[in-house]
Amino acid sequence: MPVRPGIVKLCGMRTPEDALAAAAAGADLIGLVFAPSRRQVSLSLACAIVQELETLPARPAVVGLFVNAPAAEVLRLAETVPLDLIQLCGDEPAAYLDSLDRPVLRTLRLRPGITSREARALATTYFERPRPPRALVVDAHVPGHFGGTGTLADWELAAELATEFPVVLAGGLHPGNVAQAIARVRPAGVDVSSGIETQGRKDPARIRAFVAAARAAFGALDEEARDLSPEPQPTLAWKEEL
Ligand SMILES: O=C(O)c1ccccc1NCC(=O)[C@H](O)[C@H](O)COP(=O)(O)O
Repeated sequence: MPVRPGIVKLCGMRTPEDALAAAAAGADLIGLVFAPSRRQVSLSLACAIVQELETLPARPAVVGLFVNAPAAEVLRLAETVPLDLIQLCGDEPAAYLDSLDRPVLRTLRLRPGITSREARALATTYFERPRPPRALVVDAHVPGHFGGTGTLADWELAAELATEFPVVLAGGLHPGNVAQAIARVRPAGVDVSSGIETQGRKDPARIRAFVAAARAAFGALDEEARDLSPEPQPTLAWKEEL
């Protein structure tokens, strides 16, 4: 069976029903927030969500999101829930990655005024580690927040980073702009939270619309890439490793 191009991560699941809707829509990854947020889940709720997903013949991988938590706590939660991947969304230094035993997504919130050179240098610090992240989640920078703000990231800068690193584009995406974002940034994946909500709750219709729009746009990129080169694309290899 051909591997579908592009990663689609749906974040901030708070109920088993949210997660089942994400799985039914065909999400590759779902995110559970363990940091202070209106989307924060307890350990018991996270376990209940994963147990529900385990009843499916095939399920999305589960990502736990953390902000400046002690590594021992992250590892304990990752083992107990269990989590397939860990997303670091805070100010964790690059060396923090070395202490984790599962695949990591590293969030990069692009502060206003950061130059392309600075952003690339910062990204490089993570990829020089013995255990580099699977991808950078490139997100908007909103002071006092670590994610889930519904604010657009800098697509120009994200596009530059995506030529060098595996980038999952996040920040202010929704069913109406995700195709344009994919065409412009050409990321390895996309990530959404606010844009699949209605009145603060995950909305199954928006979830379906987002995944369908993202799949169509990644499909178009894949066609284009296949026309240019018959070789498998690096983003697909990365996806197969998840
Ligand atoms: O979503 C949250 O509430 C959150 C809280 C604390 C740290 C990270 C958080 N989310 C990180 C994500 O990966 C979101 O999916 C990403 O920021 C995109 O969010 P949005 O702009 O709302 O689509």
